[in-house]
Amino acid sequence: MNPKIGVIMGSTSDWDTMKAACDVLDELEIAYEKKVVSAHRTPDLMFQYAEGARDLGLKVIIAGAGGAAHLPGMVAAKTTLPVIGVPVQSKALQGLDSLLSIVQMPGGVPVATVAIGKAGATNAGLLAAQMLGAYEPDVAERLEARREKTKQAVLESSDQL
Ligand SMILES: Nc1c(C(=O)O)ncn1[C@@H]1O[C@H](COP(=O)(O)O)[C@@H](O)[C@H]1O
Repeated sequence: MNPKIGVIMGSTSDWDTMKAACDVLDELEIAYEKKVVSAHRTPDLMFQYAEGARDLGLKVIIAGAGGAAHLPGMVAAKTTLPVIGVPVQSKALQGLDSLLSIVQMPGGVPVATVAIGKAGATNAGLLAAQMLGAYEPDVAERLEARREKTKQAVLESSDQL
């Protein structure tokens, strides 16, 4: 199956976080590809990736980075595909640096920014799936089923309180 979602990250050290996005895509049976691409360390590859993403058949890009997290914004600058930014928790500033670097985009070049860390990465996977689900009914159905499971788990936990 051709990948529909591109999951990219600035370093392999981001994988522990970004795996949460991939886990959701696996669960929802959505084809994706994952790669390390860095605006700072591999700028030419980053341009090439962003410019070629649509022709590859990708519909959404999830980009995670930590610290001076320029990757999501720079990718968004080079494609009109939706880009979801995941702020990876940094050691020095606990991810506040990553969050602000990703969320404070100038007008005209949006990045849909999720929360810091693994919970944010999980939501990034879900948001990407919901974007696909807007026009792919089978994906929408799997998302509905997941929501139902979450609801049941909350109701059960309440009963056990
Ligand atoms: N923020 C960026 C970018 C980028 O934005 O292009 N490239 C790498 N990095 C980040 O540097 C951190 C430390 O990376 P290393 O662990 O490889 O030193 C990672 O969180 C990565 O996302």
